[in-house]
Amino acid sequence: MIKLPCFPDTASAPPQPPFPSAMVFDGVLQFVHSLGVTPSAPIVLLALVAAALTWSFYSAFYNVYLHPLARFPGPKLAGASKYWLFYQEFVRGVSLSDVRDELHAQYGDIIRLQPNLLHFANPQAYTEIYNLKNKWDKDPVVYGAFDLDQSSACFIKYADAKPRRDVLSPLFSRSSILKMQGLLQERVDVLCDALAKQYAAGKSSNLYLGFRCFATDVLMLFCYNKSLEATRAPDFHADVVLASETMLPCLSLCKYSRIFVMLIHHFPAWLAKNSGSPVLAALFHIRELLTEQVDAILRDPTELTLTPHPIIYHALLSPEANKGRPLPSRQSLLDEAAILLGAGADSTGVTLMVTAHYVLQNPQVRQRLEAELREAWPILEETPRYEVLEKLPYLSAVTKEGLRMFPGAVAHPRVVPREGAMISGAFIPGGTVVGQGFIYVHRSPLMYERPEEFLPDRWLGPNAKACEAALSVFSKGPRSCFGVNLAYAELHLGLANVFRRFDLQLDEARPASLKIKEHFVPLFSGENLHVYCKPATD
Ligand code: HEM
Repeated sequence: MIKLPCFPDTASAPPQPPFPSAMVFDGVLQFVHSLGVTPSAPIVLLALVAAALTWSFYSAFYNVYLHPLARFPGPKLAGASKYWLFYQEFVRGVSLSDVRDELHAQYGDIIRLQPNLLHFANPQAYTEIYNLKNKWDKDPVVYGAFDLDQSSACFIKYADAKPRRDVLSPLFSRSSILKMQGLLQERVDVLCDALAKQYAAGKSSNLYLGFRCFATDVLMLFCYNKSLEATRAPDFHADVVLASETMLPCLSLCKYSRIFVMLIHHFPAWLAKNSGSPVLAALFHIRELLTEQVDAILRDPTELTLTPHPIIYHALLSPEANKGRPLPSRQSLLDEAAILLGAGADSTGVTLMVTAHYVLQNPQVRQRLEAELREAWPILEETPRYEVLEKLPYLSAVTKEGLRMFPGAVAHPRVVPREGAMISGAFIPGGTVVGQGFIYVHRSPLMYERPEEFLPDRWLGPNAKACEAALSVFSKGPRSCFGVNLAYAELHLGLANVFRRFDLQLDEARPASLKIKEHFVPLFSGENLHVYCKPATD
């Protein structure tokens, strides 16, 4: 039996009808033979086109009327072909997050976004999909877009991801972060120096780029002990950070066809370097940097004794940490290196910017935050340790509220197991790809009062526990984020330093927009957050 391509390979997809295009192809050729004509190239081509068209119509018809998900609401064209969503994203240029919102408003709680993909609006669905019990596969199509199949985030099966998570998690534990806080503080200092210099030059600072540069530098040093010095780039225009503006839409494109995966991920390095594009060159520079490091360590493992702190390869190549399992292959090390940078840099940078944006929009919040910081940190030169900052109630409340307001949010897709599952009150057949963006939890009035407002107090009042339980920004269950401690440390240190060491003033001439285009992390269109950062004097 041949599967239609809309079904994931790893799942137990619902039964499929026989694939008819081969029959059409044979039929056209037999007909030509019966006329006594020898098939020529144009006739073979015609047969191929006829077969492809028949297949497309047949598959669309099957998907709309006969598919086990045919009963779920949504535009007929979305149910017919995965390319309807491609059309929305790449031809109409609409953010996937807006497409989902519009369809939920029109069709209700459950929508069919692609022939085999459902999305849910009811926030209850989130814990029904993402919970500790559900060790569901990730969707091979979406995660395959990264072409990093042997990495923690892209292993499709939980059984493959678990050993990798076990090996890496200690590096990202709270105690490990506490030991590495000197590195984080040093990078915050570089960020603050850059902000002060830009102010001295009479310029406002682009905090969107600034925070992303900071988070990128932290990640590179923390995971690989490699420095890109993005934060020192003029006006934070670091090619490596700007590269994600180019790379993220390309990754989204890869969800739609393996051909894009081949073209984008196997783009020749020599062409990239000679393309004249600094952004492309930067991407290849990072790839080379990480590859050279892995090769050097594999050639001579004593290289690892030279780093000032443990990096990911200490754990990944440790026989004890791997508990007797075979050590990761070279390819797996390279995949892991790439995914950690992808997972940990922009997500943290975006959260810092979004939080700063909301604080600056809310004078009372800002006043309380600054007052708390001033009290806990009275002498500017004596920077408190993370252990002190993380205990500040209002700073922590602001941090969590900033995480809750994280925009967009990919509906990290999972494959329902063979036996099917109940989600949002409906039976979902095995093999269906399901997902829910955490924004449907965070912005639901069922979960948070006045959800559209930035209210740090909700984390301090009687409902704080419920708010905490509903916070899903790091996902839930066995594939939730294991970089969470590092993220929290960067958020606390970043916000505390910027709001304590500067007297911030929004650049009124450049009002920021939080309008996003959703990719794996949101890309902001419109004006970025620009702020005059006047150094505080006491
Ligand atoms: C505010 C910052 C962050 C946010 C909002 C965030 C969010 C998330 C979310 C929602 C997931 C689940 C993705 C999925 O289901 O496929 C995830 C997974 C992951 N995150 Fe984070 N993350 C952040 C920071 C970090 C950092 C600093 C790292 C460190 C490198 C990191 C590493 C990872 C990894 C490796 C996974 C994959 C886990 C797995 O699939 O088993 N993240 N993150």
